[in-house]
Amino acid sequence: MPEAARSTGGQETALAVSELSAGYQGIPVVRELNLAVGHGEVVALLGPNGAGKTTTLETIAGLHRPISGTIKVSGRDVAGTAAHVLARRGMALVPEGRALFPGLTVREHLRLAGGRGGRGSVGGNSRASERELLEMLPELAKCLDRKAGLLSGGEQQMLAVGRALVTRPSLLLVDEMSLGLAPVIVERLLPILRRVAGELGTSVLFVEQHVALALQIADRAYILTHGQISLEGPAARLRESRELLAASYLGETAA
Ligand SMILES: Nc1ncnc2c1ncn2[C@@H]1O[C@H](COP(=O)(O)OP(=O)(O)OP(=O)(O)O)[C@@H](O)[C@H]1O
Repeated sequence: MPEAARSTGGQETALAVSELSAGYQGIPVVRELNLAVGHGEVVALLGPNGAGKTTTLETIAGLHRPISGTIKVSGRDVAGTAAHVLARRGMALVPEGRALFPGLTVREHLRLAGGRGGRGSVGGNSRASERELLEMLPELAKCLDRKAGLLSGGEQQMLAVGRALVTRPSLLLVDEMSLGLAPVIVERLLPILRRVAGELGTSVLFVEQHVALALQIADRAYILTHGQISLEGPAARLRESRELLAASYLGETAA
């Protein structure tokens, strides 16, 4: 078992990435990455611009074929499996930039997402009802009939998360939820990921630039620098180790 999988307590992990190298046209951007997310765990993937966080997330989500290494979801090797197949097996990605349709309403986005397969279609669990979802994201309930293009940035991000949750994914990957949003909005948004894990039992891996906030809501975190993990550990410990954290961003510490 890789170090990363052991760090979640040795139980079967929701996501176990081992020795993953990934990049573009055969040239690695991230190298020999080991990381894991336990069931119902919230894990942050942090690091400076260009470190390879999006590449990692998109490779796990099946958007890029890994150069080498394994990606196991609940024990099953899925490396190289197409994104739409992974979505049917319970993986959801909230991409950087949100990928919403400006001319469709909030309700239309949620209904469209409900038409896709999800954990409900393969694992016997029912889809999250719209009501349950809106209880978790009350600000969306207020603008169900508004077009996505007319929503504020924070509301758009909430819709992107809500859309991903419609099919009750077992593993939620979130790429930079806070992109372009004021810190005060981010403070309201990020804790949603904690609630998603606590109330739906979803395992969460999220990329974030707001390090302090991310460490407040995560159970554990990895710092990715120049395509390699430079630091990892419980979020509580990393919160206390500001110097170590700063050094890891500069690539000055070993994993
Ligand atoms: N489609 C692509 N083709 C070639 N290189 C790419 C492609 N997408 C990203 N890269 C390169 O891969 C490296 C890592 O990019 P990536 O977006 O994964 O980093 P990141 O850590 O998410 O950065 P940021 O925080 O700025 O979003 C960068 O050098 C980037 O230029």
